Amino acid sequence: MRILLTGRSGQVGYELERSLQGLGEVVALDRAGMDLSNLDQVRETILGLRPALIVNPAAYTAVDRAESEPELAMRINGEAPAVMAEAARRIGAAMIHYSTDYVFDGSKPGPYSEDDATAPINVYGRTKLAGEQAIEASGIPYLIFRTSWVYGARGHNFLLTMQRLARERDELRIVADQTGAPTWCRTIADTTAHVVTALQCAPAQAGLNEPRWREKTGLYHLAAQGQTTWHGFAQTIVAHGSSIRKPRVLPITTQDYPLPARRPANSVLSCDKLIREFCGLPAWDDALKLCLE
Ligand SMILES: NC(=O)C1=CN([C@@H]2O[C@H](COP(=O)(O)OP(=O)(O)OC[C@H]3O[C@@H](n4cnc5c(N)ncnc54)[C@H](OP(=O)(O)O)[C@@H]3O)[C@@H](O)[C@H]2O)C=CC1
Ligand SMILES: Cc1cn([C@H]2C[C@H](O)[C@@H](COP(=O)(O)OP(=O)(O)O[C@H]3O[C@@H](C)C(=O)[C@@H](O)[C@H]3O)O2)c(=O)[nH]c1=O
Ligand SMILES: [Mg+2]
Repeated sequence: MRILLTGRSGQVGYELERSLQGLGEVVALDRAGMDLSNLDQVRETILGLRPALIVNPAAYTAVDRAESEPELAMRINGEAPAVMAEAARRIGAAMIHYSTDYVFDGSKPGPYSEDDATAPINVYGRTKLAGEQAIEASGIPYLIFRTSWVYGARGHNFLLTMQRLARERDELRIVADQTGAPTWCRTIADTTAHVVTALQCAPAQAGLNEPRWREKTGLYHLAAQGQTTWHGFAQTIVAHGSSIRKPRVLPITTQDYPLPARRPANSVLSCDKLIREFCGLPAWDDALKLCLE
């Protein structure tokens, strides 16, 4: 089966291009191959390639910049997934899409499950929620994986930012009142491949195993297990660093670190549904150790 992968230069897309090998003929595109802000190009590319499965990790992920570019963020995160789902419906394709813990307002005291009410508190979260809702409304077979705090060895992420700041500064000041689960982009890609295998290989199919996809269609939380704060995440990164001079990592409050976009205080995702239906997930600090090694 042909798999169309978007965002091949992003954190998750880069890993997916590798993890999906062998599950089908992977056609991996970057922004130059398909620009998600050009909705006609998105539609025509999909109708031309006729994939059995569209995997879409491409997104507008600059949380603070989105506050001043809400229309562009909505086109890429809300409207492009809607166009993808509509094109998928016309050619009988399924879709795997990624979303975020930032669809929640963060006021819940415990982990969020898939049926908890969404209430985004920033532009990025609102645009990602619009993408989810468009796919859900389209009637195609789909999987939406909501994940959180994605990091990896390349790209733009909190891990690489902390490693850079640790080399430059004697002291890091990091918010300690936002709780979540840092998730390695490789965990997301490998889990996606496990799920595709589980859906396709019972029995093995040349095309999309549509009845199985329809049976499992829906929203799944997919994040590393356990929880920490950005401060706890930073402390662990610095503690594993090889440098002799380690900066102090001071806990601060959200108020001490003003940014254009608000962030949820709690964005821990309960992944029980995915674990029950498909496979286990690693603890956040075990995955981080492997990534750092
Ligand atoms: N990063 C995180 O912390 C989290 C991410 N997510 C979600 O997970 C998914 C994967 O995120 P992640 O891999 O971290 O994101 P990255 O920011 O690492 O990558 C985003 C990708 O999208 C591409 N892209 C952006 N705009 C366009 C466009 N107009 N046309 C085509 N491609 C475009 C980028 O291309 P280019 O390299 O050219 O810019 C890049 O390849 C996204 O849906 C995101 O919302 C969910 C929770 C946390
Ligand atoms: C650099 C830095 C950040 N911070 C804080 C700001 C913020 O509250 C927190 C994380 O900052 P970032 O800008 O890396 O995080 P942010 O861009 O909010 O990360 C989010 O990205 C999107 C795409 C998602 O979907 C989310 O799951 C989440 O990963 O750390 C400090 O306290 N001190 C610092 O020196
Ligand atoms: Mg950021």
